This record gives sequence, structure tokens and C-alpha cells, in this order.
Amino acid sequence: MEKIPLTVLTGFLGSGKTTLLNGLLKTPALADSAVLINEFGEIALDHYLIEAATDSAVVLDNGCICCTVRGALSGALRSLFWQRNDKKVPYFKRVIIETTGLADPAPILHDLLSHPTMLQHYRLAGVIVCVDGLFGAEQLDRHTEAVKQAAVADRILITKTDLATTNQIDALRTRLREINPGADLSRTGEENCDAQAILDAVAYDSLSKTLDVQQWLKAETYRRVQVRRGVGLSKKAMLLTEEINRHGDHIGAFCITFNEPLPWNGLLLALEMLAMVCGEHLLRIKGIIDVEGEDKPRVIHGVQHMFFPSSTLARWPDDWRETKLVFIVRDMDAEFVAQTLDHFIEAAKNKTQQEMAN
Ligand SMILES: Nc1nc2c(ncn2[C@@H]2O[C@H](COP(=O)(O)OP(=O)(O)OP(=O)(O)O)[C@@H](O)[C@H]2O)c(=O)[nH]1
Repeated sequence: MEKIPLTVLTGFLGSGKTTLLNGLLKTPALADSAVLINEFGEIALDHYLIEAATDSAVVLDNGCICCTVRGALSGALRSLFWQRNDKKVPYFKRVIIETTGLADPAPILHDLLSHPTMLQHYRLAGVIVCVDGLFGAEQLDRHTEAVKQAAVADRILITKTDLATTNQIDALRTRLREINPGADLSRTGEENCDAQAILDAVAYDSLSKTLDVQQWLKAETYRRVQVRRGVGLSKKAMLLTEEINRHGDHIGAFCITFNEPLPWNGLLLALEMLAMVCGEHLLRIKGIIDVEGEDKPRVIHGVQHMFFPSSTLARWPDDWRETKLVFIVRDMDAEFVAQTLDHFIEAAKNKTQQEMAN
């Protein structure tokens, strides 16, 4: 059965999420959507979608379903799926989750990822983040959540471009590029900003055999970090603030490559170890892996200490067969990540060699 695409729409308070969503939902392409508004605690949200929503799902004028969910989303998504199955709500093709502006997106993505039954029905199509063209820079300065939101985005939309000056928008673009070099970045009102483009641009389908790897990974936009062979793990370097950029964002975005096939177990151990020791510093990881003994590339991606189930693509791009892992981290040393990967990969290779020798 085809999985239902799930788009997470986030962005700081007042950044224009609801305005964007209202615009998107008016377009016929998105008429068959279910919208979940994820509320937390006492934060007062009073816009039209919330007003339209009661405890359970409400059908909006355009046929979209809307409901407000307090706390964890996974239960609501499962229930929505079964309601659709039992025809208790109109059929919907996709789900858009709008989070509250104060939300750290990582726990939301964890919630979505950590329920295997939910992953049977849904797939994460992408994370869209609205950044306020006028106040975005200030929000990035003051609020860690705003930086984290930008870091996990697949697509960033700069809003309120009618209010901001060209200089403000250009400076914001540059800063967002530093935080998240691989995200699609555009401003509302731009040509490539229509509803379908926004939803399609980020589509990562774990079952898709046709994923455009280059477009998805954009490895060339990240700073390249070399693995120093045979150096091993340094005792001192784990959590460093070397990655602080000139805005003080404490965010590092880098790419690590390996040009020989890797033992899958060694790589997994390395990633597990990184997730265990410094999971909260790992904001986003994506990778295409050349696995020893396999002809086809494997895709992995994760947020903090959670990884989406890995999947295998149909084939390598014509001009590229190399492992590439991109990381967006917070207060974490890039070299430490590279050496940890190398250490566990080498250990796995040595173990296999010893087993073969015996
Ligand atoms: N001029 C202008 N105003 C905008 C734009 N986008 C949003 N706004 C206004 O900014 C305010 C906040 O927009 P919302 O869409 O409610 O923002 P939000 O991110 O959903 O806000 P919360 O859900 O409260 O976090 C509203 O008054 C909007 O009318 C824009 O592109 N231009």
C-alpha cells in the first residue's frame, strides 16, 4: 500500500506558517490534504485554522481535514489513518503538520520516527521551515529553537519579503545558507514557491527508486572534512565550539566522504556511538552509502539520535560511486565525527580480515 506523505511545516512564532498554509490550501493541488495543528501547553493560537478545529477532525470549506493535536502526534496520525480507511473522514492524499512556533522540531520528528506502526502508513516527505524576512535574523540570534528549525529544514521559505529590505533578505539568506547549506531556499512569492513545488521539492520517499540523490544530498554545498587515516580517536576532541560561525550560531555543516566500500556494521556502530554519546548535538544526518558487497547505494538519514529506516536505491548516479555523509551539528567537532567513523569502520574491516584468516 502506498504510504501517505507527511510534510512538517515549522518556523518561529509569527513567521507566517498559517498564512502560507492558508494560501497553499486554496490551491486545487492541495485540496485533498489533512492538516494537523500541533499545539503544546498554554501557547495561545488563535488563527482561523485553529478556530475551525474542534477536538476531532473538521472538514474545511475546501474539503481539507483539519484537527488540533495536543502533545504527541503519532497517536493522532494512526487514528486519522484508520478513520480514512473506515471512510469516517474524507479521503486525503497527504498530511501537513503545522507545529507551534516555539517547537524544537527534533522531538516532533522523533515522535514520528519512533513508531514502527506509524511508519507503515506514512513517510516523511520533508520539513518546510518559514523564516521571518523582517525578524528572522534577530530570532536566530536569540532563540536556539529558531536555529534548530533552520538546521533540520529540507526547504526554507523566507516570508514577509514585502516588509523586509533587499539587504535584510540577502543577509538572512547568507546566514541560513551557513546553517543549512543543503536546504532549498526561496522566498514567498517567488515562482518556484507554488504549492506543488513546495511539497514536491523535498520529497524523500524511502521506497522511491528514483530519488534524485544529488538534489537530495547537495553534498557539494557542505564544507568537506577529510578523514585522517590511521590517526584513530582523539581523547580530547568531542564537543567543541570550533564550529561557531561568525553569527555565533554554534552550527557546523560538513560532508565526509569515503571512496572505498564500507562495512555496513562498522558504519552503523559508529553512527550508534555518535548518537548515544552526543545525539542532541547531531541535528541532521543524511548519507548515500557504498556498502561492501552491495551493488546499489543505501540511503540513510536521521535527526539527533533517531534514524529513519535505511533504504536501497535502484542504482548509483552515472558519474558517482562514493559514500557521502552530510552532517549538521551543534557544538560538535567535525574532525571528531570523521575520526569516529573511521575508527569503527577500520575496526570492522580488521575484524573481518581476522575472521577470514582464522
Ligand atoms: N506583510 C506580510 N505579513 C505577513 C506575511 N506572512 C505573514 N504575515 C503576517 O504575520 C502575522 C503572523 O503570521 P502567521 O501566519 O499567523 O504566523 P504563524 O507562524 O502561523 O504564527 P504562530 O502560529 O502564532 O506561530 C500575521 O499578522 C500575518 O498576516 C507576509 O508575507 N507579508
